[in-house]
Amino acid sequence: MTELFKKLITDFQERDLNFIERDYNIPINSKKIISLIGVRRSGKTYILYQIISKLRKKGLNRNIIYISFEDERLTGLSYRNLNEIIEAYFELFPEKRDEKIYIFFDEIQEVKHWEKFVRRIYDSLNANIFLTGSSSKLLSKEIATSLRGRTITYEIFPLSFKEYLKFRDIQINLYSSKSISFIKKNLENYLLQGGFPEIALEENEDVIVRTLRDYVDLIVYRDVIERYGIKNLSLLKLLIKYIFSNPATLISISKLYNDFKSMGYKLSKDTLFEYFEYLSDAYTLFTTSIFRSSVKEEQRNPKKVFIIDNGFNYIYNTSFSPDYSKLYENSVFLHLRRKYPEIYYFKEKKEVDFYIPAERLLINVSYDISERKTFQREINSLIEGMRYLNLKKAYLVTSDREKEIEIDGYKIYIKPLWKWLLSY
Ligand SMILES: Nc1ncnc2c1ncn2[C@@H]1O[C@H](COP(=O)(O)OP(=O)(O)OP(=O)(O)O)[C@@H](O)[C@H]1O
Repeated sequence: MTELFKKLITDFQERDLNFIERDYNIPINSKKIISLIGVRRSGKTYILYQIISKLRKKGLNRNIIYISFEDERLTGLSYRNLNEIIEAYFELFPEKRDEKIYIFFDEIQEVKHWEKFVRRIYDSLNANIFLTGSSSKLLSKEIATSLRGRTITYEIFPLSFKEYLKFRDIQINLYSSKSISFIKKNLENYLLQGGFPEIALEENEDVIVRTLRDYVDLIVYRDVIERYGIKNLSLLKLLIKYIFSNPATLISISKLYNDFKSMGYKLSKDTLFEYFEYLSDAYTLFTTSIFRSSVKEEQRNPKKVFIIDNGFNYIYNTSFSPDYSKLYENSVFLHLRRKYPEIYYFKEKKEVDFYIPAERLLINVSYDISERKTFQREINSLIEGMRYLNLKKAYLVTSDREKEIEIDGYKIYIKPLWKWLLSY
């Protein structure tokens, strides 16, 4: 094994790394272990490349160990073999024993009990350690036990709209009509096809659809079926289809259970709940609860489900025209979720789409407010929310209107989605 590790370490040090810089500012010299987690293909490995190239610029290329545990030459590796990585490195570079080294373990979750090894090297070597993985639970559970207090976790999402424009070489100049028209045109693609990096870089419609389908298969087989030994594949597929074709929708597991049962599926409520959790663990979906002071009440109410990327709706949506209001809402959710782990919806009499207690931020999203009735409904629910939550301002994100209005001392900022995504 040591010989193979020597080859892997050397080959990587000699490799050119080409990437487009993302908007993640990950410290390269933190005292803590840095873990990057997120859905498959969201760009975790490339963010490692971004960090590595910063180190290379500082002349530290030889201090780097990068191992991807998805490499098929490493299948079946036990954590006992992991020590050989370090041995291999110091055999190659004995002069580095007294220097700081930088260790990158990509898709570490492939190795059982990896955390014991990582803990050992963290405690014994002068090393900065970076890990990636595509399961929130597998990584965080181990981190919470063996590596408690020793790590910082960054969640990696597919591209933000700003990053998406960068990937597509679109200049952002809010004074230029030409730039704005490109931005709006690209928003349409972003809303429909989503923000996976490879999708942003691809123009061919057929390739985009095939790639997104491959992603879903990859997640379903590697991160759900294999990981959890799923038996009822047809139920899992039905659930995925349901969730991906209905983003930003209130879902009650009991209702779903009854619906699926009446379609002739054999299932238990517990199984359905478990599958839902597995999909959430693989970062394919998120939920928001109603904002309440008691957790019990939060749980009594249905949850609103959002999906990791609009592209997954693109391949599951069978209706003739896209449901822009759902796609708008899902994009706003993802944008907020990048910044805030805790997001709720608000409801007294009327519903408000998002409330973020940490920022006291209240937001409604409505694709089309051209009809007076719709506009009034959105405004009224925001005002009810502001009254209840004791706020003075709120936001309404829509397709093309921009305005500030004030009613009874309550301020509402109306913003077009493209601008909100870029400015907020
Ligand atoms: N910053 C970037 N610049 C250019 N291309 C990128 C970038 N990030 C991602 N990509 C493209 O997206 C693909 C997936 O990215 P990457 O392998 O980093 O994802 P990942 O999250 O590590 O995936 P997995 O969990 O499946 O290993 C890359 O092969 C590359 O084509």
